Amino acid sequence: MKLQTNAKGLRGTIKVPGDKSISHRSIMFGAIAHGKTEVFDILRGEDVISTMNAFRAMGVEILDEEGKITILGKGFEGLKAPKTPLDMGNSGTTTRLISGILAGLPFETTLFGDDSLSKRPMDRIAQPLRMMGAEISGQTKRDLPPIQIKGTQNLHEMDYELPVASAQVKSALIFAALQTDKKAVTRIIEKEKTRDHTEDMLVQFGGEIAVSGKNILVPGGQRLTGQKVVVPGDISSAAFFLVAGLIVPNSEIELRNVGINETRTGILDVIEKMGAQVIRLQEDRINKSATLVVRTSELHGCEISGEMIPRLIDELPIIALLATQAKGETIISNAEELRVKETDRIAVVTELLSKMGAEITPTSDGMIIRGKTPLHATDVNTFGDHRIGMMAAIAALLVPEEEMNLARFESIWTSYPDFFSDLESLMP
Ligand SMILES: O=C(O)C1=C[C@@H](OP(=O)(O)O)[C@@H](O)[C@H](O)C1
Ligand SMILES: C=C(OP(=O)(O)O)C(=O)O
Repeated sequence: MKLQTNAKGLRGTIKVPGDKSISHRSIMFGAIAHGKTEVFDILRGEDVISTMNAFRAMGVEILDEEGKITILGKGFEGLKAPKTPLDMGNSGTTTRLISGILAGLPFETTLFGDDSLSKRPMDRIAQPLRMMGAEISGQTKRDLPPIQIKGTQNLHEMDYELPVASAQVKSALIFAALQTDKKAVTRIIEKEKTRDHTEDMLVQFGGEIAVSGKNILVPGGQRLTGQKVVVPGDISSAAFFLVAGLIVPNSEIELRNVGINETRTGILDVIEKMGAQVIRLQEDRINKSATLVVRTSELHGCEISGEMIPRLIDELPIIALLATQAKGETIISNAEELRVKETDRIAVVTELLSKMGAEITPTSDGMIIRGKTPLHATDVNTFGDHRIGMMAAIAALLVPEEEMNLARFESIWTSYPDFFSDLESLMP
């Protein structure tokens, strides 16, 4: 596809699509709860559709109307063995979270996905779920998909310290812990604090969980009740337009309905550290959302590491582009998790931005970027990774040439089906 280049100023307002993490979880909680769950503003991206289809294949009734989906949950016990293997598509979140649910169900299921998913390690969930009593087998030592999960109704509690900072692993273990015995309590200790949408939603569905810093206690034998969920916009999708607004000359962009849960707002902290401002309007504390406004700004490099990383992990490709337009050095470290996302995002970001003229050096756990550098057009590829594709489309806005093409652009539909029409709406 031909990308828009040489942008002269982006102006306007975008309503950001629903948060992907919250959308997945709303379907899962709706399916394991009893009664009706109504979800408003859910993301209709391919990853979330993979989650919906998986639960439909397990006998859950999910009605899809304009603006709302309704899930008729019958509890964990209402989930039936699917007749065929479940297709997880490109979605790591679907695969890992559903595994925690399947671990406690009395049947065997196979999970498989696309080429990218088939390279993503599932040992991080397989090992602790085996410790709780499930039988799981995957490919190679890293339990790559396809994986087989044979659940048990005798899951037992455990104390588990996460070896990686991962909300997906934490969430899988919370779903498994809910299915242990009534008197059991599972203790999960996080390596770093990660997104806490599962914990929030568990409480919303009438469940019990005790969180104290990185320590989490989950009692077993819980019964959840269907709820009404309003999904805020995805800050990880908003990130592309936050960056566009900061680096394209003469821009001012307003992003409505952006989720600002503290565990997700690392990118806002980075923008401030780089010397620019994100204005927050109409903050809604219950729904944890706000309208964000950015304008073209002078930026300087900064350091991004430690506890901040899980709070912006999916934004690092677009933050790397931002850093190419900031004066001085930006050092990203402790982000080795980028190597096991939809692509090896350290390798792919470095390759793509270097080809466009950026000064960027990969390290084992991050990148060092020196700015500010002009970028030039070159044909690029998403490598099947939505976030790489959207980053490339924003980078193209800065190049002076007329022609720049993006191959495999369809991968963007996994998290942001309206990305190009939203971008178009900001053009003069
Ligand atoms: O729990 C979630 O919804 C997610 C957690 C993160 O993955 P990890 O748990 O692997 O860090 C993130 O990268 C992913 O896009 C969504
Ligand atoms: C890593 C991501 O998603 P997942 O792990 O669900 O594939 C992402 O959306 O950037």
